[in-house]
Amino acid sequence: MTNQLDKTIKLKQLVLGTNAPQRIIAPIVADNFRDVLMQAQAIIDSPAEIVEWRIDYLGIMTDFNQLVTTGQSLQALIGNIPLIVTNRTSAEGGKLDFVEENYLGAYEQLIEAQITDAIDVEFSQSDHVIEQLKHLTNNSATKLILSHHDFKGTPLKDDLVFLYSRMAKQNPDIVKVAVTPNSRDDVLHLMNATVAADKQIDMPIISMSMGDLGKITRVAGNLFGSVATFASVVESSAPGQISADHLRTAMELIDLN
Ligand SMILES: O=C1C[C@@](O)(C(=O)O)C[C@@H](O)[C@@H]1O
Repeated sequence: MTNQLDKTIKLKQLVLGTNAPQRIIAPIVADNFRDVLMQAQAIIDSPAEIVEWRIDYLGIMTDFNQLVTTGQSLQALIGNIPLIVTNRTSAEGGKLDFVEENYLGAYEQLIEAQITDAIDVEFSQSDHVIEQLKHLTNNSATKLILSHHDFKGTPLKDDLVFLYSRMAKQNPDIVKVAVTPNSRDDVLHLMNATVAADKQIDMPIISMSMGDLGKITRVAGNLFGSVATFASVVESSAPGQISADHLRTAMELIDLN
């Protein structure tokens, strides 16, 4: 069994782990390159500690030059704040109509230009896509977050634990699971499964139950083994996201920070 104390990961100098404070991640959801830095500045001025750049909001990526130039300006602006780049497909609640060449190309360019500290790749992608991105991240300083999103429901606890273990077999740096609760029980399934999976798998977990019912999982992730939580600054990127200011206050109130 994994020693939980060793399960930390660093993005830049920031430690993520169940023994560190729950980290707050805020998304840039700009639909044009112009607004990316403006949104980043708002995140810098907020309690968020990590920036997620949702490049799927930009639409199909054909202008890799502008992507890289904007990414370089973004890194320069955020300095020590870690950056995660996410290209979320419509199949998992994002804006991107998947075209393999564009999906891989965007990540490849950003990794090669050393712009991002981590990329988020969906576990549902083909083995071939995951293998290629693993190869790229393994040969760079960029970390791999393997993610799964369910915008309809929540599997039962054992099925979720099994999902976590299958994801962990791909050996990513972080495993992330976001599900949709349709009942109070569903919220507990996510929490219980995360507690169990955290004892079994080798890497840190980020997990959340979305929507209003699941808000508690965004506030108290550290209690059940989730090392980070997503909060909105400019605009939310998923149902149930709390503003970073409110989240920070809530975390302080229950002394989880
Ligand atoms: O995977 C996630 C989690 C998320 O879907 C949420 O529920 O907060 C928000 C997304 O931006 C991020 O990529």
